[in-house]
Amino acid sequence: MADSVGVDNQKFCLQEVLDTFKLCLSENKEVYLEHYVAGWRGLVKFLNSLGSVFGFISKDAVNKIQILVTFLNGENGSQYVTVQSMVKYELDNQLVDLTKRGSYPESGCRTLLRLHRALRWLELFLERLRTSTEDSKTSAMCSESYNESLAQHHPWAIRKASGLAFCMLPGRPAFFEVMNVGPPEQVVAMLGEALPLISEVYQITEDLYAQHNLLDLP
Ligand SMILES: CCCCCCCCCCCCC/C=C/[C@@H](O)[C@H](COP(=O)(O)O)NC(=O)CCCCCCCCCCCCCCC
Repeated sequence: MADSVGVDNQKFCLQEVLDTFKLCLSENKEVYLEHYVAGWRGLVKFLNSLGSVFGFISKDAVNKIQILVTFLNGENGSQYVTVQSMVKYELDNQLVDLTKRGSYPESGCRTLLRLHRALRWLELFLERLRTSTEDSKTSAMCSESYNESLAQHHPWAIRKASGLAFCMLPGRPAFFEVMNVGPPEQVVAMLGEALPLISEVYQITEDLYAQHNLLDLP
């Protein structure tokens, strides 16, 4: 039936999500917040399709995405076009809690930092997926990537809950299937294309935050 074909055609495809990160960089290498947030939205959709055990993770990501979208659509939205302009605006106007949580517990800067750290996890995880073999375990790749990145910023209870959730990840073949990119060789090729872009977005943000001493925002 034409209808069901139409629905099938719109099946979630990870390639489109990773492509969003291509749109993130402006000509002079600034990071567009709108596309950054759109990239995360797509990733969360993917995560949701893996099952409800990941709900506590996607809930937090959605919450952070929402905070940033509210800034983007708010009266000072024009200051939030790029991550660079957001950092400048919030710092110039003392809108960031720099050492301990106070009047601005949900600044754009600290909210984006949480997603930025998660982007490092994504980079490590996708690189492991890309170089994995048929019998590699997604749960192991995921937890190794997590331990090298996000875990260092998470308290024990969250590390524990995350570890339990990772055990519920589908195996590599099923995981590749959900990505809906095509046969494994195609997944590997797609990851090879997407990763340099994700790394670049990550590195530009990392350098910007380091330059302004923002890497430890509470
Ligand atoms: C595919 C498996 C997905 C595993 C996801 C790995 C990341 C694990 C993150 C666990 C977060 C637990 C929830 C709570 C976290 C917050 O406490 C904590 C700190 O925030 P706070 O300072 O406001 O308290 N939040 C965060 O660190 C931000 C976490 C954002 C996680 C976004 C994860 C999206 C995952 C998308 C998966 C896409 C996979 C694509 C692979 C082909």
